[in-house]
Amino acid sequence: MIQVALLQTDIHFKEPLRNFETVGGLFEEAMAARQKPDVVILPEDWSCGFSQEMFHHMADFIEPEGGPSVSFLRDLARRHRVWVVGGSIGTQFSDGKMRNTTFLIDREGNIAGDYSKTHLYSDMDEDLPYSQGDRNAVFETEWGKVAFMICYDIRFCELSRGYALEGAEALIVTSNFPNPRLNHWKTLLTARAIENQMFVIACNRVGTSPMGSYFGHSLVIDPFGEILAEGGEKQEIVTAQVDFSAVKTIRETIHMFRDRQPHLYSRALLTPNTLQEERREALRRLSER
Ligand SMILES: NC(=O)CCC(=O)C(=O)O
Repeated sequence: MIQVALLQTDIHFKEPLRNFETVGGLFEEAMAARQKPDVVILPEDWSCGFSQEMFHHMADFIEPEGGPSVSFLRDLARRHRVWVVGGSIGTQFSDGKMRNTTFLIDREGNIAGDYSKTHLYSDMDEDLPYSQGDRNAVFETEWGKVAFMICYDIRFCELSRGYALEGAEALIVTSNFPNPRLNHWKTLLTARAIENQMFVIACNRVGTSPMGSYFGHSLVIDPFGEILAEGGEKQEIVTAQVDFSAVKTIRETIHMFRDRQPHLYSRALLTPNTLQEERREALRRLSER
């Protein structure tokens, strides 16, 4: 059984120092609770916000590997001896590529893994500066096997099914999911939990950015699809106890993984996405102008 704390923060666009202060304050509050968390989770782009403007001016937002945001979180993890899922941080890696990346930090402050957003939100031009992540790993922790999604990723059930087949017991989601799509948020996350028989632990932000406003409603959903905790629409810490043995219980009750028929599923799932090829071609032509 572990205790999770989701910091549902109000992110101030382009104001990292102010956001560090908010996260630092909420972190102390979470750690002072009677039930100390084992893992603290932050929203997507917790240190600077998410908007189209950002994707056209990345120099103002991007951090190098080991930059100030991840160093700040590693220090908090080490000081409080707690795991941290570092929301996401726009990071330029040593291969020169920029990615929207979540860092998993252990109790000693070491980076135990990272996940870069697979599905970039092209309707907001997120795919202009960023490269998609291509290492969709499941990570073994002292509390269970976990995998990650970032915001828009939750619309793509194939990714979470792959994680479940690789043994993930919990899907941790970090988000800037905006109004008016609360219905999508709750429905998609609940579906991901039920269809994969795993926990979904999803941290969303509140407040506003140039892109719009955010409804919060961070969620902890068990593998039966029951909501264990849900945030409101204000800045707050959402907590829940997560008992990973529930995954075994549901998987031994309804044998979905035994009954799958992958050879009968559409071959279209594996054929290349031609719409994406078209988008890449259009962007290439634009860059040549
Ligand atoms: N930050 C995001 O990926 C936004 C995604 C979104 O608005 C949606 O899926 O709806």
